[in-house]
Amino acid sequence: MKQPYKVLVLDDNQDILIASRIFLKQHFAQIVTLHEPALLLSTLQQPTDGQPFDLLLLDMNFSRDTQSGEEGLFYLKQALKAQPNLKVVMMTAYAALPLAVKAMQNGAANFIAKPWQNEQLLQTLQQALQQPLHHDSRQGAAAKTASTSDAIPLLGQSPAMQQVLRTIEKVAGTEANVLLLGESGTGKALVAQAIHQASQRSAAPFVSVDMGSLSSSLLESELFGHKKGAFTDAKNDYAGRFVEASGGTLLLDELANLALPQQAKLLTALQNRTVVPVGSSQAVAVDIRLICATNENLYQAVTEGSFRQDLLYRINTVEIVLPALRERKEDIPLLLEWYLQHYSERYQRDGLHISTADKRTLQSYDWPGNVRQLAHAVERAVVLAEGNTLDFSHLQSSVQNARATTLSEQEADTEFFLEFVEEKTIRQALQYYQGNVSQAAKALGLTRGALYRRLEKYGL
Ligand SMILES: Nc1ncnc2c1ncn2[C@@H]1O[C@H](COP(=O)(O)OP(=O)(O)OP(=O)(O)O)[C@@H](O)[C@H]1O
Repeated sequence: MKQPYKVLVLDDNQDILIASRIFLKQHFAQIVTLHEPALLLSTLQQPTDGQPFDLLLLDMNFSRDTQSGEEGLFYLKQALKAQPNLKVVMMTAYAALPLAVKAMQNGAANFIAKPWQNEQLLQTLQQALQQPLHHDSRQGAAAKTASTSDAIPLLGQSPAMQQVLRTIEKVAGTEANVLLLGESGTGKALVAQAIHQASQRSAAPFVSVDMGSLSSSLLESELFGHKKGAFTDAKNDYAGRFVEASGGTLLLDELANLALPQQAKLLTALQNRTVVPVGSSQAVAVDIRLICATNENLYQAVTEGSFRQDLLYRINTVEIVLPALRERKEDIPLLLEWYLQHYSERYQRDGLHISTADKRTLQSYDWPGNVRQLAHAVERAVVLAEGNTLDFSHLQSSVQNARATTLSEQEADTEFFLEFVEEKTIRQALQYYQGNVSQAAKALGLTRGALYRRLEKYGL
């Protein structure tokens, strides 16, 4: 069955227009092709049937300016200004990856490299159509939730990530409980937000609770609320996170940390769809979509008796396993490029780039801390950059050292690597800010206290 979307394709190459029309009209209700970019605005603003377009497939390079992609960016901005809720997918050559990333930062929903496989094109467009709006420039979406304005898109072109994105699409429109599994830093929290944004509940709150950071005694009142006077510090009534998330989505992060007595209470709340605040006997009805996340093996925890099997079966209606970055190394160039531009903008550093040799090394590295580690490595390199080429030498030497080390356990390797990088980065930050701890802490994303603790740890 055709999907009820209206798609506009803009390219100055007639062959592309014909090929895309023939293929896409089998899948979408209406396809309009446009050869002349100067007509883009009027086509969007005055569609012949009065119905707005849902998606624009836009070439990045027109013949007058075949290399820079600037024309593509210009038309992208123009289209989004005219119609902020339009989904735009850019067409580009693979070599133009940095440009594609720039386009996404300017509000494009996705990009596809030419020449494409038809199935891949279809998936990219479908994914874009399902995607929540995520960029500042898209004013129409800005009001949806506070977090959408500077949200990080879920990047990944690898088959493993495409599979994850397809599952997100399928599950978002349902009320199914979702269990997110995967190593730390693989994007579980990001996926939870993407599911919320693409769901019917996106106008209601997305509430996240880090179960690992709360003591057992606090956890119950945090989740279910409390009545004034229920315990010494309960100075007022508190609704709790379940009630706060009512109508929306509740993410229970680091779920494996939940002790058995609290697991029983959580199960009761999920079964009854009610919570009983601490110090009250009155059950309060709640309407939430539950997403749980953990980097522990819950199945093993069940075997060991530290996690309830009945609770696991209640929360794992749909399971999504996030692949480790080392299992999808083909995504590393895209992630490096995106974070380079992201942090260049944040720290107002123009013209920075990563050398080809560094790109190769960074792509071959295993990234035990996954995308979070990669993002931090780029951020640090941007903050500390002296010339235009980012300096990853600290990473390179630690990669080599880590390889040469006799430590064979991955944990030992990770610890060694992270401490090495941390110490070196702190040294560089202090040097750069001439010993000013406040400025160095700010640049490193640490509080002054956290930086002082590390200075002590490394004897700096
Ligand atoms: N696919 C992705 N695209 C872009 N950025 C990503 C992606 N996955 C992760 N990140 C980045 O890595 C950071 C960590 O991601 P996130 O917090 O979602 O991981 P997590 O799996 O929930 O980690 P933890 O288990 O430690 O809580 C994010 O802030 C984001 O910057």
